[in-house]
Amino acid sequence: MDKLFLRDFRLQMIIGIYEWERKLPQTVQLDLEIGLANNHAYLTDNVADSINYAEVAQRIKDTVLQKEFQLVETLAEHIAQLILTEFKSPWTKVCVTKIAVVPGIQQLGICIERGNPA
Ligand SMILES: Nc1nc2c(c(=O)[nH]1)N=C([C@H](O)[C@@H](O)CO)CN2
Repeated sequence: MDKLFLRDFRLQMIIGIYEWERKLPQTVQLDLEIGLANNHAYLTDNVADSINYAEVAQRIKDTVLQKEFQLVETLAEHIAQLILTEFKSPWTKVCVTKIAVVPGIQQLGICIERGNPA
């Protein structure tokens, strides 16, 4: 399956389980892989035969500004379902990374895969 990717996509958002995290936006890094249902785009050179990754990025920006999440798990699931349902991708991998939020750990977070990889 051909896959689009968005790497090191950084957003400011409210996320976290602690009181101090509910007050200040923090940087979250997203790394996404988006499976394509067909691979016609390389033949047609038409973005309509693919998924417009700029539209995906904008949709994710809009949704994280509207919602607040506690867990990286919940944010990752929300983004995965958005990619599967709204953009008709058959499979996606979503990694959510928090930067320097726990002393001594530069990056922590989660990677999930949803949909059918075949
Ligand atoms: N499994 C998880 N554990 C923790 C999360 C999380 O999202 N999933 N979050 C936190 C805090 O918000 C952390 O980012 C700051 O200490 C702790 N554990």
